[in-house]
Amino acid sequence: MKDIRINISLYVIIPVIFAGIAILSIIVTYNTTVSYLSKSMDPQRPVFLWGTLLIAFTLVCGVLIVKFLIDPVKQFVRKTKNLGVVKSAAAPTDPPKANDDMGRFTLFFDQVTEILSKVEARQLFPDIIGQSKTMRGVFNQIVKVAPRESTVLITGETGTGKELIARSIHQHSKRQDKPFIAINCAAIPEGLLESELFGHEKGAFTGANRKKPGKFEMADGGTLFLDEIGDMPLDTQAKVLRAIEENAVQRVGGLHPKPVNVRFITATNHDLEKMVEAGRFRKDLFYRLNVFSIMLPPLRHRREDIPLLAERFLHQMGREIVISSEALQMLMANDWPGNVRELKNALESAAVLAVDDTISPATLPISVGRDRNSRHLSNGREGPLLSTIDEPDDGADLDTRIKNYERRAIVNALLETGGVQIKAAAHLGIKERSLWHRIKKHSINISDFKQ
Ligand SMILES: Nc1ncnc2c1ncn2[C@@H]1O[C@H](COP(=O)(O)OP(=O)(O)OP(=O)(O)O)[C@@H](O)[C@H]1O
Repeated sequence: MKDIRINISLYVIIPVIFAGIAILSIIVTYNTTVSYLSKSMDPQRPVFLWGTLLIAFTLVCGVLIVKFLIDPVKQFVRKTKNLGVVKSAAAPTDPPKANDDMGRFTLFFDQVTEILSKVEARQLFPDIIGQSKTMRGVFNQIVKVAPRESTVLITGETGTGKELIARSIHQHSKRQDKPFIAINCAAIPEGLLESELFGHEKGAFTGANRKKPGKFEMADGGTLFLDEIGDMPLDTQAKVLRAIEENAVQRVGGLHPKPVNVRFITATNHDLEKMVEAGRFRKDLFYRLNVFSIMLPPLRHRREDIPLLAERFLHQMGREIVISSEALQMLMANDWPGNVRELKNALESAAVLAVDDTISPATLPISVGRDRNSRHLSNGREGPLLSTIDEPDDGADLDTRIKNYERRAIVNALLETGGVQIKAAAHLGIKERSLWHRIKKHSINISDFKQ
């Protein structure tokens, strides 16, 4: 027999039950009063009795309904609390409190929603580490904008992961099977930028021995990522604007424009609005690019992501390396002007120095937490170990400091020479044999430096 189910909303059932009880009370009271009065009897007592009965009935109904509604919720909460993912979610040190069931459920549901959104972010964006609220906001923005064709402007300090985000937008877009072409506008000499972007014909300028397609053409059908757009010269900005508006590019020395179908993602660590005000960036291009903007927060504004990032970077090194809790605390306290890139570099060099495969405060670069004044020296692009190494190790005795100094100096020399021992020895002003002994003494793994 066919299973017939009637779906009636609780929004209807519950009000109907209580309205029914109210109507029943009126009918019973009315009938009792009329019947007793017609017999010239006092209706007070029977009406009171019926009323008490109906109140008890309403109470029972109310309790049953609440039980019917709350029991599954309680069951859900009990089962969910036993799930590993919920248990392992860090419990806040001072958890918010609620005095009643509904308040407690609401708090729990909020917690579950937060855990689910973290799990979703991990699945959707496996390459991007970040579970802070701000990073989850960024993930939401990516999910929204990726499938659309809108131009995206990503802003944020150096090393915050702008290129990573741009790639992720491409990977989640309809153009994912087409090329993603990136060009760093700041890294290319002014005279070459236009030919890099638009390509050139043979003989267009001295040295143009053969024709070459530009990045626009290479990105046809896919995504073109213009990194450091704020560093683009004004003349080139005008040409890029024309190319974007006409969906066509003309190679340097070419006669006819060539149609291209490109989605643009741009990034900058400059304040483009200020640059527009100062006349250093074209207003029309700014509005054309700033259709959807994503602001990447600096690492110091999302310190809770640091342990996860550290874990990922150490894992990527392919060695079993752990980090002591003191060292982790120092990482979390640092301001990271070079952001994630600087953190990554710091961990790479600390891993080289690690004793017994453990990163301790002594193996972290000087710039991390110990020498606030030298922070401005590090722009995050160079290895942090290449900064000053003559700082004392807080609290360590002289022998340990000398040992640490020696180890750092050797590691620096090996880093600078790509692990070529004869060159590193010359850098340090010692014999190659002496360097070899010291490398053994400090258990430095020379293969870590080979390029
Ligand atoms: N959230 C993140 N998760 C994992 N790795 C990250 C994250 N953010 C940045 N990185 C890593 O940090 C490095 C710098 O990232 P990226 O080049 O994307 O930064 P950027 O903001 O484009 O820097 P710049 O402005 O200097 O070009 C890369 O190695 C990248 O993989």
